[in-house]
Amino acid sequence: MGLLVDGQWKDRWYDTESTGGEFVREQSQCRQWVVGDGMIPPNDRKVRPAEANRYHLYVSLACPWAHRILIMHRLKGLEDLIGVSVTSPYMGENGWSYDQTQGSTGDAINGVDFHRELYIKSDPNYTGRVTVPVLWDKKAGDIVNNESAELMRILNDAFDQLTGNSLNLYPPGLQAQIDDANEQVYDTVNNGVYKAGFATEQSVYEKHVSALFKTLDDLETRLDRQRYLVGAYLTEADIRLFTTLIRFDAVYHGHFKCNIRRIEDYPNLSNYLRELYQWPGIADTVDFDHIKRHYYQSHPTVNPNGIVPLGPALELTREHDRARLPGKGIMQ
Ligand SMILES: N[C@@H](CCC(=O)N[C@@H](CS)C(=O)NCC(=O)O)C(=O)O
Repeated sequence: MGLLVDGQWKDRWYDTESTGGEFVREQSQCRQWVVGDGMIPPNDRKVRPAEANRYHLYVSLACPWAHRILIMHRLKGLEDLIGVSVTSPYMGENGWSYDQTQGSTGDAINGVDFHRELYIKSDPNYTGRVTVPVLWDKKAGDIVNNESAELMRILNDAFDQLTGNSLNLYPPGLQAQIDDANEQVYDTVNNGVYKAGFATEQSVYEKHVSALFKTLDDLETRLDRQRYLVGAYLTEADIRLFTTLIRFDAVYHGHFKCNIRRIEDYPNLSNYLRELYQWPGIADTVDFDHIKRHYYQSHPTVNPNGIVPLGPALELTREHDRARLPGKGIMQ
């Protein structure tokens, strides 16, 4: 794994020495917006118009951040408007690749072999990490946005006039509650598993694992009285939690040593996880082969021999008990 410095690839692992053993996630740099007719972007972002077949998504099926976008793409019925290229699960010294012999779809749009080439095409002097997901503009030939939290919002409404799909995973009346849930879940769960797993000091690891399980314990209590994170409606907050929970017992519990409890040990979280997994369209976005191969093979500092464990045996199609709580689906 590595990063670009002035458009040059450097094969480098995360620097935790200068941060006292802490993994610090870099800010995403491409932050433009896509809008439908008459829509206003947040803040003063530069915008591009929503058009069928103008944009393309580059994702990894292993990555929880990219997985958010695949779920939005699916729930919002964007398959015919926005194409998708999938990287190989293995992220080695050249970073993400489009090697079709290694489980990638290949890149039919730009024909690149490595994901970093897209960043260089977009900005020949790019300096920073080369991450998925990426929303690519085929007309302009550059990256529109590479921040999954924002891409979720873009896909939530920008293309509604073209698809007629009015499902709203960030509805106005629930936004403050969704923002609160996101903040806690991002810091201690979504990013928390990485902060624990990539820590290189014992005390740093312990701090992040403790914070992670404190939040999971809180969520377990919350999900005892309400069906979804902010109440009776499924929102983006649930999708953001889901992509970490679905990887938890298979990867974060062992590989990242987040092993105080498994999700399976929490009655509410595990039933909630199964409900979301069984939500129409969602299971199709989950690929445990890519997930396990990516983490166990791509992090030599964590798992030097690259052995991918066979288990655990997960039974995600098992019945769930969430219908005991009122649920209204996704708001229109
Ligand atoms: N803030 C970004 C983070 C995305 C991210 O870190 N993706 C990981 C894959 S799970 C990646 O591509 N990492 C490559 C690297 O850090 O060099 C987002 O949410 O979109």
